[in-house]
Amino acid sequence: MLLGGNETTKKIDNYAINELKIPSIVLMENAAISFTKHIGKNEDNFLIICGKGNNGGDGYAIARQLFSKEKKVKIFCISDENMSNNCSVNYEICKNSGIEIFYKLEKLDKLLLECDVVVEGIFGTGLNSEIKGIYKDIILKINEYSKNKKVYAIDIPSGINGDTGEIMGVSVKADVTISFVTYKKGFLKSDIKEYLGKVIIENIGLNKNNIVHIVSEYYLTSEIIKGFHIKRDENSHKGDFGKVLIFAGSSGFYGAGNIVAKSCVRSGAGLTTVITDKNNFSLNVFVPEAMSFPINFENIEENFEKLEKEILNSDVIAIGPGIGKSQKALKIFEKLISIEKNNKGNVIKLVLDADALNLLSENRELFEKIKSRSVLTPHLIEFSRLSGFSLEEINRDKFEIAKDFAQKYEITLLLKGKNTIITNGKTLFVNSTGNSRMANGGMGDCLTGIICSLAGQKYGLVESACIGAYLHGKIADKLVKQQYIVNASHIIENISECMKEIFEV
Ligand SMILES: NC(=O)C1=CN([C@@H]2O[C@H](COP(=O)(O)OP(=O)(O)OC[C@H]3O[C@@H](n4cnc5c(N)ncnc54)[C@H](OP(=O)(O)O)[C@@H]3O)[C@@H](O)[C@H]2O)[C@H](O)CC1
Ligand SMILES: [K+]
Repeated sequence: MLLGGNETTKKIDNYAINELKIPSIVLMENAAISFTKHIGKNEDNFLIICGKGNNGGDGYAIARQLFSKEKKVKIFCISDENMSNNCSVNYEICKNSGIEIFYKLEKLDKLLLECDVVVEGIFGTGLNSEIKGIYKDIILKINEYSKNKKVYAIDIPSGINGDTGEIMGVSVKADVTISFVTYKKGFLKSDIKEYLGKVIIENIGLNKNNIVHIVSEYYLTSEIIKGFHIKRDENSHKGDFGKVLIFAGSSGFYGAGNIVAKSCVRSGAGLTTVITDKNNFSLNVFVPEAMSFPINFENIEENFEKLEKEILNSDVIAIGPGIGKSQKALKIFEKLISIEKNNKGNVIKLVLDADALNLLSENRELFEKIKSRSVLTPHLIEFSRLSGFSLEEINRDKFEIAKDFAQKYEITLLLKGKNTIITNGKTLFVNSTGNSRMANGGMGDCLTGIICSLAGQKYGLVESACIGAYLHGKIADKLVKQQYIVNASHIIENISECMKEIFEV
């Protein structure tokens, strides 16, 4: 699903009108037809409330569409002065068609009381300042009377800023928001769900390929994820699904390594090997499918000759969870990223998380070694250390800072948080799955395991990160329907079933 703000919407509009030569009134008609498709068969007795811009124009066009289907329709016109051209055209048609139009605010209470469904087209992407006066009164009245009615918002609930999600003084609380072409960036704001209701994105008659050059940001949906799927060849063997080497866990933190390994195995990697202390026996018990590469931490260099062979035999290396920030951990990290290509001559992909990111922040010359082949998966604090931006700065301008960072260091960034972002500096995806019940230790390790596994199965870095984030959150969203808290172990046991669902069902 395309993701866009008010400016993107205007660009798409202009392109459709000026380059594709679609008259703007046709776009409005298409928007109205698409919108009306979602009106329930049994819904009747509509009040359409229209402003004077194109959002109001959509309202008049929707009124006509419903009227043509023999629905009972009344219109409340907020202003018949200074209407946009297309608003004026549709207003005139409504008038000429005999649809009842009301103008006086004193009438609004009765109209709201008597109708069963409200469709509001007061403001959309053109809202440009705080709402006051008569507009505020009307919006408050809609909310007051809407308790037993269904409220549809056209494009954006009037009062929500399409770019930021900020409530501009007051806003309509919709049951359903039917928005056009793009999922608005403002909808990502977490505390406006009660204003948006159910969100549906509709087409206005444009083929996605015609406008894709205008948009570089996407809201990750199941369709996008399905589009990334690489079918498993029936004649393949385990070597085709990736040899993944994992450096995770250390004394006191062996669980981290075990979780990464188990997630990796469950997500379908061909062969999984974990570099771990020679005294750690928990791996074999927790993940019998994984192999261990024992390391003598007393004398790091002693292991390097064998380790080099292991690196050359790998397709992907995941580094970070639970390794600590010791000099020994740094030395192994440096060794693991020192070889760019494996025995087959393929670039060895890297997935870097947790302490690998902290070590990277403190040893910035290592960025050179990881470029063009890495996914970095920081949470906000780790990203703040990596990028040098404060949390406030990141939160204010997350998309741009994330893109610039990915571009500068030539990496794929997966920035965790509410609305996890994945970007390679050019394209940006915002994850649509996940919930607060999964905010507990081990979750990040589990995500790392899924991503490195997918990278081993020949998915690109961006695709691995997108599928990983989506799958991880999707499993948690399903589990919270029957349980209160979701832990990494719960996710791990559901990976395979959910992969089948998102790829094959
Ligand atoms: N490509 C598409 O997605 C299409 C979208 N369509 C619809 O068009 C609207 C956007 O229409 P636009 O005319 O640009 O803007 P609005 O209708 O949202 O609002 C503009 C009018 O509102 C006035 N305004 C703005 N803020 C305030 C305020 N705080 N208080 C009072 N009035 C305000 C503004 O007046 P100005 O004097 O400030 O200019 C305008 O009169 C989009 O959301 C879709 O619904 C098309 O139908 C098809 C293509
Ligand atoms: K609206």
